[in-house]
Amino acid sequence: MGKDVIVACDFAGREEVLSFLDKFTEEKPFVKIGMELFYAAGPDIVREIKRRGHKIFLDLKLHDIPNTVKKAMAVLSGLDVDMTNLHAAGTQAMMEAAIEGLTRPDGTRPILIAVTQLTSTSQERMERDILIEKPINEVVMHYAETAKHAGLDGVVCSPLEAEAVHEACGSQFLTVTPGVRFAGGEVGDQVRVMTPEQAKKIGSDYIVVGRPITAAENPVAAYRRCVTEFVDE
Ligand SMILES: O=c1ccn([C@@H]2O[C@H](COP(=O)(O)O)[C@@H](O)[C@H]2O)c(=O)[nH]1
Repeated sequence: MGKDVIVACDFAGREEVLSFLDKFTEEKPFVKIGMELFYAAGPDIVREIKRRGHKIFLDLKLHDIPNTVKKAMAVLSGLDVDMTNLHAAGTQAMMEAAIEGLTRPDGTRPILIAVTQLTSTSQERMERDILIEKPINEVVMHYAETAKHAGLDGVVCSPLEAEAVHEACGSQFLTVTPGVRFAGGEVGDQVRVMTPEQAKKIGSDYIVVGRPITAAENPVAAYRRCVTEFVDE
C-alpha cells in the first residue's frame, strides 16, 4: 500500500455518512469508521460502504483481556475491512490473541495496527492522569516495538513520531497518523499535530483526517488539498 489519506467519517448515522460520501463523485476516499458511526449503524454500514468501493479502516480500538479480544476480532474478520486496530496498552499477549482471532481460515487477515498514545494526549496529561512518567516519545516507541514483536503491521501515532517509529521498527512498519490539521486550522481536542505536508516530509504512511474535511464548507476540496499536500509528488 502507498501513501494515502484516510477520511475519519465520524457521523451520527447511515444517512449522514452516505450523503457525505455522495459528494465524492470523482474519487473513492479510504474511509475510517469509528465508534460513533459503528455503534449507531452497526456492521451493515461497513458492508454498504465497502460495496460502494471504498477501502475501510474500522477504528474500534479494542482493549480487553486476550480471550475477549481474540473472539471479537474473529467476528470483525468476517466484515472484510482493510484495516482495524486495538490499544497497545492491552499488552503483547492481547495483541497476539488479536492476530489469532483476526486471521481467517485461508490465512488472510486485514492490516492490524496498535494505538500507542492517543494524539489528544499531552506529556502533562499522560503523567498526571495515567501516571506514566516517561517522555511521550519513549512511550510511543515502546508500544510500537511491543506491537512489532506481537506481529502487528504498524501503529497509530502522531505524525510527530512517524520517523522515529520507522527508525526503530523498520520502513515497512506502518505509521497511521491522526492529529492532522491544515496550517493555521482549528486544532480542537488534538494535541500532537502536524500539517499534511509536514506529515509527508516526516514519513507518515497514512494520514487520518476528520473534521478538517467533514466540517469544511467544501469537503471534496479539503480532501483534495490533503491529497495534494500529502500524496502528490
Ligand atoms: O490517537 C488517535 C487515534 C485515533 N484518532 C481518531 O482519528 C480521527 C481524527 O479526527 P479529527 O477530526 O481529524 O481530529 C478521529 O476519528 C479519532 O477517533 C485520533 O484522533 N487519535
